[in-house]
Amino acid sequence: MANTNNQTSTLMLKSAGRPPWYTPDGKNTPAYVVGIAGGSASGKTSVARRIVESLNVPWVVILSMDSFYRRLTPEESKRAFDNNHDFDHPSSYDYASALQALRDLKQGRAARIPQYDFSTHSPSSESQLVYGASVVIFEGIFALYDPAILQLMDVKIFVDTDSDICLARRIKRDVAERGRDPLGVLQQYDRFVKPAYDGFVRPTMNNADVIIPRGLDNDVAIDLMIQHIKRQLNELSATIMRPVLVDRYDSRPHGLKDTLAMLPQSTQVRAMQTILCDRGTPRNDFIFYSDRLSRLVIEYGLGQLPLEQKSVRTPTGMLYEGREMDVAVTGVTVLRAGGVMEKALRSVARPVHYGKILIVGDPVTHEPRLHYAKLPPSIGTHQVLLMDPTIVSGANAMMAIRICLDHGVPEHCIVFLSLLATPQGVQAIQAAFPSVKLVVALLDSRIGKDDLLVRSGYGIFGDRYFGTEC
Ligand SMILES: Nc1ncnc2c1ncn2[C@@H]1O[C@H](COP(=O)(O)OP(=O)(O)O)[C@@H](O)[C@H]1O
Ligand SMILES: Nc1ccn([C@@H]2O[C@H](COP(=O)(O)O)[C@@H](O)[C@H]2O)c(=O)n1
Repeated sequence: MANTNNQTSTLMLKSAGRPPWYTPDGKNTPAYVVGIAGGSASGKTSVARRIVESLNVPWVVILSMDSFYRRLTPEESKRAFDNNHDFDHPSSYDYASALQALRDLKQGRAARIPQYDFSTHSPSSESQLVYGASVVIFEGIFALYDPAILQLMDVKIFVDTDSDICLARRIKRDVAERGRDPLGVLQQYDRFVKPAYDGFVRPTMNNADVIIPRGLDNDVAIDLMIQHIKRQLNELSATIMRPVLVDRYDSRPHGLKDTLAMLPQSTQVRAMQTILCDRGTPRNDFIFYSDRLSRLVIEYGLGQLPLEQKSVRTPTGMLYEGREMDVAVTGVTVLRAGGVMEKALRSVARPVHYGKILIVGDPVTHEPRLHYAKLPPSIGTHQVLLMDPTIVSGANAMMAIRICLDHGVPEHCIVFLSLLATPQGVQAIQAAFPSVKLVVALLDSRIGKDDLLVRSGYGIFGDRYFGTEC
């Protein structure tokens, strides 16, 4: 998780990608939304950061209301540079954009968040794509003001700090971080900040569930809040994540829907699978047959893509009524093992665009964490081949699919290609994403309860292929 902001722009913590918390019937569970309001420099951001640190989970987003300041007219902008613009009136914010961003994040979708530059009093030219999170903290002086935004919140906090302390902190912070001079801060405070706090901000305390007097200094209140949020997250994890990983062990292949296409089980395919499943297979052979099987799966996957009619003139002068693939295709590999299949895609298809997603499972909980995603900007108009050699619980695959959807790819334009899958994982994916097509070479339902490896499978595919076995 990285704080990507410079001193004068708005704070944003990036989510490491939301774990695919889908119910067994495929419904997405909403993120837990915390609202934190309070006066300027009362400690809202500091309390939000303390909560994030204590939760110690990677999928928390802090969304600052500063990102949603309205763009000023040239006249307003001139006044702002003379400390004569009222940034503390409720009308200073674009609540509709804030609401949309919060709605998207609450539903587990990504949101594009504008960045605000305090030194120019305007949104900067950059914006940030923030992936869905399990906890979203929305903080700002008017965080508890807009009725529609309040409706999205699971818990509402008001930080109540003495106004003299707030003023002293604000002078220090605005000079050090926001490019202001002390006299200007005082003028703005007397003219706008204090009256707006009394008239508009303080009354929103009535909308709060919890009031934290003294902000960050109030360890007891903050700890109680953190315990409360942790309990909510644990309940989610216990009731939703576990059934996908554990309780579906006895699922049967006949429960699978026809968005799954099995690679035809020819004798050659069976022979290749036998070599890959054999623990005694030397690495060179493992690489050779993985590459060969990958090419077959890719060819079969390409066969799922739409084709247009095309007539060509043959060398003998006859008309041949054929087909052509008239769509852009992006191959997205789920690293590291998916790289094996990219090699196969490069060898059978062109021209193709490429993207990469790095997801690493937590060693204890096996929950996936997104570390990196690099996809072509135009991917939303492409057919996408998502590639990962193994699907076990389906959690990594669901996160990878979610990222593609977040980048604008329609669900029906995604084909997920895999060499080995469990019916449990396939079912979980099908329940959450009914229009995603899957192409798989081998199905096996026996999963090791501790290591989450498919029993008759290939072992840790990447380790065997890249020679990184211990
Ligand atoms: N309890 C505290 N003790 C000392 N300094 C604090 C405390 N809480 C916040 N600050 C400092 O005060 C300034 C404003 O705090 P911040 O959390 O950014 O407030 P807000 O988000 O409400 O504007 C920051 O420089 C922060 O480091
Ligand atoms: N261009 C701007 C925009 C806003 N402000 C002040 O920021 C305060 C809100 O931010 P906090 O982190 O303190 O909650 C608000 O009181 C505005 O006066 C500004 O000075 N310049």
